[in-house]
Amino acid sequence: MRIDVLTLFPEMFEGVFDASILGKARQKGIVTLEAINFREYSESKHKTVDDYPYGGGGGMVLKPEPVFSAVEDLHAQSKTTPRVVLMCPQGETFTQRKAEELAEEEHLVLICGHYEGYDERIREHLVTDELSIGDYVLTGGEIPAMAVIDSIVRLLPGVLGNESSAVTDSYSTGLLEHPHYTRPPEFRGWSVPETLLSGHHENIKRWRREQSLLRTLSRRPDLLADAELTDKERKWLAEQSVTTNRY
Ligand SMILES: C[S@@+](CC[C@H](N)C(=O)[O-])C[C@H]1O[C@@H](n2cnc3c(N)ncnc32)[C@H](O)[C@@H]1O
Repeated sequence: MRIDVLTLFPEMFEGVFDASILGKARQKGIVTLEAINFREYSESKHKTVDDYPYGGGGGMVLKPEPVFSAVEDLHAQSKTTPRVVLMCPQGETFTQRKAEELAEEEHLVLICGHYEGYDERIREHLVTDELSIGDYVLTGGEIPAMAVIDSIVRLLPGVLGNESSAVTDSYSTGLLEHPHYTRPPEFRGWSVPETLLSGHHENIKRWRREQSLLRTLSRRPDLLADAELTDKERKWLAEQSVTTNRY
């Protein structure tokens, strides 16, 4: 897979692209990650990329020409037609389902806005998707792009050492994941649940499923409507009085 990010601040991606799981995925050749400064595509003498908004008001607006030229250049280099994703607080809210969908693509181009935003013609005529990472506004699309890239790359085959961990993660199953414990079995008087120490695989599996259902019921009951549950599980959930606190 190839992911190109169009940004005015490519240096922000240096550590992120080289560290941890993303760094390893690049080294293994599973993904090619490039941060491209679209200022290089400006044809003006001073490499200008923004201008005052028509109609007045504060803030600067990214001009269409450099962004269009950069995307068209990437189109020309690509063997496939890339999905062109605009990072945008007004876009579709990014979810695990969207990460799974985008992980199927061969080539993604992510555009990071900055300042007041971008010329509307970029949104109307250049992009295939608009993604928001939540209902809040950041100074630029770089941090949202990092979150989107990280969540996509970890889904690519061969990236996570333990393939099953992405499959059982929260949201992948439609539920929140069960709690985890490690050694020591007792810490400051707080014990690891007996079932996890029992070595009884069936009981552990059942305990984890129940915990996952209870967590989802107490923290994100909205997810249960679309989760794949058996009739027995739905009945069991209906019987539970939820005592778990929200965070
Ligand atoms: C300061 S914001 C512009 C906000 C814009 N004036 C508005 O009200 O919708 C600058 C850029 O940061 C990025 N950005 C900010 N918040 C975001 C979010 N929640 N999700 C995705 N991108 C975001 C976008 O690329 C946006 O163009």
